[in-house]
Amino acid sequence: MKVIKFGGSSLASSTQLQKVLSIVEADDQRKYVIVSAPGKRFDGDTKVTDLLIQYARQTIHHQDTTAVVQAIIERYAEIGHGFNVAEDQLTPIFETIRNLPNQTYADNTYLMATFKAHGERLNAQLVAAVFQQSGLNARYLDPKDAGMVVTDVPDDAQIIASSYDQLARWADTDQILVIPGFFAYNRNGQICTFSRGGSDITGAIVARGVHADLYENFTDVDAIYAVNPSLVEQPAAISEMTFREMRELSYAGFSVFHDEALIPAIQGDITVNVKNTNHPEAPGTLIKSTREPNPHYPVTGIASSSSFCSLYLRKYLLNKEVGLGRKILTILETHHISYEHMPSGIDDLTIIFDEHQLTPELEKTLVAEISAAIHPDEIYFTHDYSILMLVGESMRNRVGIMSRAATALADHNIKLIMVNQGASEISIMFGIHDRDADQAVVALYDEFFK
Ligand SMILES: Nc1ncnc2c1ncn2[C@@H]1O[C@H](COP(=O)(O)OP(=O)(O)O)[C@@H](O)[C@H]1O
Ligand SMILES: N[C@@H](CC(=O)OP(=O)(O)O)C(=O)O
Repeated sequence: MKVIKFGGSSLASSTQLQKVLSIVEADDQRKYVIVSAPGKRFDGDTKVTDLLIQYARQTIHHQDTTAVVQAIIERYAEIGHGFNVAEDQLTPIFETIRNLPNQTYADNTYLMATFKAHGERLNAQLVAAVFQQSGLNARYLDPKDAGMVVTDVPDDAQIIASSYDQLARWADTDQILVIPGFFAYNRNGQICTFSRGGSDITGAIVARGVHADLYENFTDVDAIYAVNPSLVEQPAAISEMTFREMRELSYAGFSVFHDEALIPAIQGDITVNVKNTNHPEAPGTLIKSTREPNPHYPVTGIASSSSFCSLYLRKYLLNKEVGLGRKILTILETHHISYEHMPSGIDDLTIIFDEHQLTPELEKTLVAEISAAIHPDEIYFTHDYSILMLVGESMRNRVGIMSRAATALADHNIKLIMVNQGASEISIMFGIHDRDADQAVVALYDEFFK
């Protein structure tokens, strides 16, 4: 049995949904179909999830929502009318959209989560209706009925492990189950979403739960490429990569597959096949536990992400001060802040954060509290911070990779703020300025792939 997930680009219009239908019809092993909300139809278009976020904000601020409601309804109407779905099946979808503000929410974070989740929820209902009327034995399955329970974090939930036993009850289904991605319910029955792009996570959770033979993840590219294809024309396609390689690359910007989606796949040892809805005959990329080393290419992929910021701290004899790390980490914990990395020198320490967690006020508070606790000689936040990753299982046994990478970056006058090698055997991490990020990826690509 296969779990098959279609991203927003694959479900953006009735034309795209026709391709999805053909893909599901082509293989009777494709029993669990995870769907995203309708995505962008063209460059500059707006995803339904982003329209719903706008709708939620306008609702919270008591603004006029007529235009955004109309825009959301039109997206579902185009898909429904494209398949001649009966009006009595479309009307409840439109009514649900209109009535979202009339439900009761514990607070605005749950309101936002519920609005966002309806992109997927209503699309899965519509896709199930289209499948049924096309003659498939299909039905909608809500995450609640599937048994998916998540932690109580409205916009960044994590699956609770007992969900896997509940999901196992759906193994060996005769029907095609159309399941919305991106959200599930907390223990109180409230909707919580995964982080953005989180339908990939739902697919991986379902695949692990039902012990799928394969998790097919359909998107709009023929393969995962060695670098983001918007930076290099026709980059090398990766035919096979390991879970660890993909996890490190998606963490650092390979948005094609969510980094958190790798965890259920690793735990269930489910091979992931990233494929193209517009070109389903292309083999795509396999992500699995092991792969054959490629002696010609020690590097598998290169990625960069600018969603980081850093807190720099200097204090003489920092290395001798007992309890300093604990004091800083306690302050972060008090404010529910996690950190990504913490490279240190003799008298210096840099703490790298996901910058989405911070606000200007929170930064001021952290600087004030850390200053009061450890009296640094210097302390400041920097937002001009990107992480650049060079990833490859075959780097493990090779000498000279670091020197080639550093030389390639130096040749392009790219300043290294931080280097982290050794923590992971299969990657080298560089801290660089945001403005250098794209050029750095291209420089490393030219060095290792041309
Ligand atoms: N290394 C990469 N290989 C392939 N695609 C990448 C890579 N890095 C970023 N992408 C981007 O990821 C996009 C697909 O992911 P996403 O937009 O989330 O699709 P979907 O809507 O199908 O979920 C591609 O169109 C491409 O622009
Ligand atoms: N629709 C959600 C979840 C998702 O996974 O979407 P997509 O498959 O289009 O990346 C989002 O935009 O975040």
